[in-house]
This record gives sequence, structure tokens and C-alpha cells, in this order.
Amino acid sequence: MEGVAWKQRSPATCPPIRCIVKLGGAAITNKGELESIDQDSLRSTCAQLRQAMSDPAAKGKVMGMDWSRRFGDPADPVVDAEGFADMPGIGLDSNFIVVHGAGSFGHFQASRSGVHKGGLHSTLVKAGFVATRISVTSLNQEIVRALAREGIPSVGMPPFACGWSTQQRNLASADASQIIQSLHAGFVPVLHGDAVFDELLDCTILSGDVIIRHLAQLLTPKYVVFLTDVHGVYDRPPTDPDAVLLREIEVDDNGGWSVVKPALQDNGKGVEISVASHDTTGGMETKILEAAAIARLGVDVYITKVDTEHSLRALKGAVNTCSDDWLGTVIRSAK
Ligand SMILES: Nc1ncnc2c1ncn2[C@@H]1O[C@H](COP(=O)(O)OP(=O)(O)OP(=O)(O)O)[C@@H](O)[C@H]1O
Ligand SMILES: C=C(C)CCOP(=O)(O)O
Repeated sequence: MEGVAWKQRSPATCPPIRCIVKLGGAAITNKGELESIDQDSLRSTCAQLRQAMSDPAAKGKVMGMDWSRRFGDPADPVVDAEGFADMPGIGLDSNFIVVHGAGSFGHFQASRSGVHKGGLHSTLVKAGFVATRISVTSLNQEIVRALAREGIPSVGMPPFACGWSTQQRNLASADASQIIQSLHAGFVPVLHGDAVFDELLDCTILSGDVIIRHLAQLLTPKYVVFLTDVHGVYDRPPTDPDAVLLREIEVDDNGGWSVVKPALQDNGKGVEISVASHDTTGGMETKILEAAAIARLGVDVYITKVDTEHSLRALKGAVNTCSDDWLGTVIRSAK
């Protein structure tokens, strides 16, 4: 039986990963409104992901995989079991991993209680740890459901529940065997920024950007995509009308990076980044550092705006740095 054959596969060897994509919290939630999902943006992103994962020649109707009732549903959802027989599979070389941020979930609870600074002896921090995890896992459930409704076989994998932990905010234990087994079984793992134990601080907040860097180092995807609410990295906060989009950033062997397009006077050394006051994981600054660490591996990183033609091209890995018709930031190795 096919199932037996699958179970005999060694989970230690990971199938080739095409893409690891970060659904930024700023992309899929309304960051200015507590625990508010941007449903249109999330729905569009799930549809683009399905498009990027599917074999263009595949025919047949995409069948939803969320059979739970949704608020206000009049009756139990109808499951057309026979419809799955003709459903087009996801492309064989389309092993994707999804990681999402917290956006307007989690950050408020974490910053209000200081979870990112640790100290579980404090009842406030312990309460904040609980509240933060309730918030980010509820967001994870909604994202898994939205992906499943697009026919993407997604499984939520909260880092805390998978036993991941940090030491002084750096990943210390991050076993990926469950992720690898899920990929072998044809699922799409969906991880997220989470509250985790820390060997020195007791607890802290683990950013989705750090998770992506770790998974890229471990599994070497063909490319990595960060989807957010702006077209990429600018030379200053994009709220400034004079902000210039940095289209191409090169990373050297030492992890130093410089802007190659457009040519800037100081090579972009003076890139100015602002971080929202409640953001407990460093915002765009963390993203650039993690993206540079990924590019050092020889993995191209695309940072672009969600729900655009540019995000679809990035998810398909169809970005050509020689042309200027793609709006976003490419971060790649200088080699
Ligand atoms: N120099 C800059 N270039 C680009 N964006 C910047 C810059 N400085 C500040 N920003 C802000 O950074 C934000 C994106 O960073 P943020 O970490 O919020 O993204 P995210 O990954 O979508 O969110 P989360 O970290 O919650 O997952 C943008 O909304 C933008 O306004
Ligand atoms: C619990 C939280 C706040 C997770 C933060 O993850 P990020 O939004 O990817 O930085």
C-alpha cells in the first residue's frame, strides 16, 4: 500500500525545497487594529501560492480542505469526496514551507507583558506568554484554514509545540524532523513567530524572520520570499516621499551587504529603518539581517509587496534582476 511505502521512507533526508515564504504580519493583518486579519490580502496570497505551486498544465477543480464550520455557516459544509479523485496535485517539485509573522496578533500581548525580555517568575510575563501564544496560534489556525480552502494541504506547526527553544534569543533547539516528515507526506508546513522557552531568559519571542533563516540554512531552498506591505527595502522609511526602493543588494562572504541597484553614494550603508514601538522582534531591520544571512548561503531572497503581480512572480521564482519591471528588493550573494 502506498501509505506503508511512505512510512518506510527515511524522514532524515529532506526532499528538495523549492521555496520558503514568509507571510509578513504587515501583509496579512491590519497592523493598526488588534488581532485583525486582512482577509482580502490573505485570500489573494493563498490563491497566488496555489498558482505558484501548481503544474500549469494541470486540469481539474481545486477542492477545499477546510471542512469545519465557519462562523455564520447555515449548515454543515458539504464534502464532495468524489471530487478529490480528479483534483490536480501540487507540482512534484513544489515543496513549499510557509512561515508567517504575527502582525497585529501577538506583538501587543508580548510588548504589554515583556515576554520578549523573559522572566517567567513574573506572573505578568507568564500571563503574557499564555496570551501571546493564544493570539499567534489563533492566527496560525486561520492561515492554515485559508490555505486549505485553496486546496493547499497545509499543517500548522507552532515552534513552541514542536519543542523549539532559544538561548539569549538565538535558536538553540529547532528539530526539523516533523517538518521533513510532513514534506515527505506531501503537506505544506506552516510555522510562525512564537513565544518560546529560552535557556538564559526563561522565555522570549522567536521571530518568523529568524525561523526562515534557520530553515534556509538547514534545507537550502531554491529561493526565499518575504511578503510584506511595502515593495521592498527602501533607503529610508517608505512613509518618506523621497524614499528610494533598493532593488538589488549584494551580500559578501562576511555577511556585509551593499546596495548595487540603484547606485547610491554611500552604497546604502546609511539605510534608515524605523520599527513600530510595539514590534518586539525588530521589524524590517531583523528582516534585512536574516535575509542577508540567507543570501550568504547562495539562496536568492525576494522582498516585495503582497497581493501584487510582483508577489506572484516572486512566489514562482520568476524574478529577473536584469530587468526593472519587477518591483521589489533582491538580496543575493556577491559570488
Ligand atoms: N527602510 C525601510 N524600508 C522598508 N520598510 C521599512 C523601512 N523602515 C521601516 N519600514 C517599515 O517596515 C515595515 C515592514 O516590516 P515588518 O517587520 O513590519 O514586516 P512584516 O514581516 O510584514 O511583519 P511581521 O514582522 O509582524 O511579520 C513596513 O510596513 C515599513 O513601513
Ligand atoms: C509572538 C510574536 C510577537 C511573533 C513575532 O514574529 P514576527 O512577527 O515574525 O516578528
